[in-house]
Amino acid sequence: MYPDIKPFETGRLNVSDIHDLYYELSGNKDGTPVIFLHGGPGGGCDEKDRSFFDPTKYKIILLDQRGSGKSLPSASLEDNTTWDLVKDVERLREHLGISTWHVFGGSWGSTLSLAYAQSHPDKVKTLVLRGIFTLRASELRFFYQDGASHLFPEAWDEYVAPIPEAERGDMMLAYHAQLNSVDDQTRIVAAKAWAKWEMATSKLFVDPEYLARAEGDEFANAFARIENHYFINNGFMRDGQLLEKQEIDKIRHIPCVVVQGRYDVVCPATTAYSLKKVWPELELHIVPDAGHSSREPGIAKLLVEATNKFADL
Ligand SMILES: CNCC(=O)c1nnc(C(C)(C)C)o1
Repeated sequence: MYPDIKPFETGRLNVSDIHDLYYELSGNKDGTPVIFLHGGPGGGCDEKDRSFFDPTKYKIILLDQRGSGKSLPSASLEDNTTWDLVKDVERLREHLGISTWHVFGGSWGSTLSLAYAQSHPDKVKTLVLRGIFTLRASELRFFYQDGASHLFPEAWDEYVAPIPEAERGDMMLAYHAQLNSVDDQTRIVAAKAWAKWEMATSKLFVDPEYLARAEGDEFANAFARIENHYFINNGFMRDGQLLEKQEIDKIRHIPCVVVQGRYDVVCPATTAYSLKKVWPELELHIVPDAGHSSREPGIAKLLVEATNKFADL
């Protein structure tokens, strides 16, 4: 990955009666523009997200989605849907005076990248996607109800701990009640347990630094509340919508690289493979020794190779 850099410009974009979004620009002021779409939803951008791009070639645009990161109000679920975020990405593009741009997203960021590209195919120059996530019921069930739990039993025990036994038959629904409780303590305990489940399972080798992110009140609250809100609502999409032939045919002409960890238990490889089957032109790399995180060495290397390849398109 490229060395750490700082933004040359930051800004805020008012996109609704309540939502005020933070964005930043870094790299080359006259470079080819790329929009980075973070995961979660609710995860917010990290300064190291700038390092996937050659700063001499790209104008790197990081956006904190509604309720995420530095965008305000933090953790707000009001007017917060996939299609609101798609509109926000377009608002930002127009605000910045950009005609077309590269789009980069991992996990939920890959979901939003696909939803945005299928809504505005003429605005997308290329797509670099990681850890494909399309919010199908099967994907959500595997990670939040019965699947990843078999591979990380210790972390699973911590994840179910806040939920009464009688409610464990529908973990997402049970967490929805606690994440939206009137009691602050109930909310933050649930948020940290939800976030820790994901941080504990995102890398092939559990990373204590990554785990520590789940202990941050503001991050955990936004990440857990917004993720759960989207998942309870199936991403505000038809099941499998992003993989439908009619939707994929809108974007098959766009150069696309997908990087997927073989041992990604958060967004298992089956979804990336399903995407490849409906979109044979895309370039799919399955990294044999990686989990979910974009920071896994094998994943980061291929992501940078992809952005280097696309920089001159
Ligand atoms: C099910 N959510 C997966 C996702 O989008 C995601 N996983 N980790 C992240 C952060 C890196 C933003 C914490 O996002």
